[in-house]
Amino acid sequence: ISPALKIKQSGPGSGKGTQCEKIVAKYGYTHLSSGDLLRAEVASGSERGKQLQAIMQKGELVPLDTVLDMIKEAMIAKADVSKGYLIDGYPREVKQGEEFEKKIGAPALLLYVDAKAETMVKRLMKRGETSGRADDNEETIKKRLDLYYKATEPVIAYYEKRSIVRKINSELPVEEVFAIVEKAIDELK
Ligand SMILES: Nc1ncnc2c1ncn2[C@@H]1O[C@H](COP(=O)(O)OP(=O)(O)O)[C@@H](O)[C@H]1O
Ligand SMILES: Nc1ncnc2c1ncn2[C@H]1C[C@H](O)[C@@H](COP(=O)(O)OP(=O)(O)O)O1
Ligand SMILES: [Mg+2]
Repeated sequence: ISPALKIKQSGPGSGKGTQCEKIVAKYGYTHLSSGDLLRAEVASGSERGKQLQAIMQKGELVPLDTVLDMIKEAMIAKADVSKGYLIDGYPREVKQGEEFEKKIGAPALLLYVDAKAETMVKRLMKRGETSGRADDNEETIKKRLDLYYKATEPVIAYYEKRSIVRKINSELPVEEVFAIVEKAIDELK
């Protein structure tokens, strides 16, 4: 499997999904969102999906092996046609990063899509008006943010040692954020 491009799990509502969509449109990478993969499992109505739904509704992390297996399967399924992978929402804790390296490989770039907590809450509350997501409500958003600062932010320091982190100011309008993203990706080439 070729090296994965990663997009930092830079906090819920920071704009990862929005930027990933634009990256796919321009660069054609295979976008794999751990949240989307999990929500697809929930939508399937399987027993496992029901357990996942309960965890996600509480704003907690699902078991590491479940997520990593899903990502790996999805990567393998696209291995023949993929121009590279854009992984969104993973790793959410340092342990997930370590396991990814062991089972899949080392990422080439980590895009750290950064927004203030206040901005993330505002965007998620707005998204919640239409998303239908069980975790886009005030109580769960608060838990997701707490968990983000506790478990996910340390992931950045872990990758900074290898100089693959590019911090992207996601307070700006979508197009301006994307201009910074493009620069970070083009520097790789
Ligand atoms: N740069 C931006 N400026 C304003 N709103 C944004 C920006 N980026 C994303 N949003 C909005 O914020 C919400 C969360 O974005 P999303 O991409 O779903 O974030 P994430 O995948 O990180 O949770 C969406 O409703 C999106 O339209
Ligand atoms: N790598 C991961 N490890 C554990 N749980 C994960 C995970 N990625 C997603 N989840 C679960 C817990 C999250 O609160 C939920 C939604 O994830 P998401 O769609 O990536 O959220 P967002 O894009 O708003 O940051 O799915
Ligand atoms: Mg998302």
